[in-house]
Amino acid sequence: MQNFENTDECIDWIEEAINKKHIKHYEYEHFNDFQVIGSGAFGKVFRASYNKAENYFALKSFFDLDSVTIKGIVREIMLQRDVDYHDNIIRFYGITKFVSDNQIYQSKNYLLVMEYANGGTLRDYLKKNFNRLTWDNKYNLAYQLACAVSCLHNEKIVHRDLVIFI
Ligand SMILES: Nc1ncnc2c1ncn2[C@@H]1O[C@H](COP(=O)(O)OP(=O)(O)OP(=O)(O)O)[C@@H](O)[C@H]1O
Repeated sequence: MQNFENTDECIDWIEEAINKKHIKHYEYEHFNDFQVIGSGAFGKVFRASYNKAENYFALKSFFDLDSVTIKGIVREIMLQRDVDYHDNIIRFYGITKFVSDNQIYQSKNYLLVMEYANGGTLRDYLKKNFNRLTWDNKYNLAYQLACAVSCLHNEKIVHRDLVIFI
């Protein structure tokens, strides 16, 4: 995987990918109906719709565009693109960006536009439904999980922090 020395190189990489249309850019202003659905180490995750369409996207935001975060964003985009063909892995659709004005300076930030998993986490699903599941259902869930991990390993990716949505 490409290694970047500094923040500007990462931003240039993202901007070039957008300009050359290697990554789809979504207009931030066209998203509406925002709702927070989760929070990770790097930022909040929102559910939102685009251009008033009925389906939702998950928007992964970042608290701060510091050098660690921006490298993390580029890394995540590269990894997502490598595995974007697999049915058991959340789709990466593109990126959106916004510029916030706080009178003293302008700051830019990016959000990843992802498939929205409307079933919640596997952990929550199992909590609610475990007693109703047949062995076939359980086997199916385990099989899909193993297929997703196997896809990562085929692409030489080690997840290290598995969180599963269904
Ligand atoms: N595509 C998605 N669809 C639905 N909910 C999501 C999606 N992505 C993330 N979430 C929700 O947002 C939470 C945070 O996700 P995120 O990917 O930022 O962090 P994480 O991988 O769970 O944690 P960390 O950033 O600490 O590694 C998840 O636990 C989940 O509840």
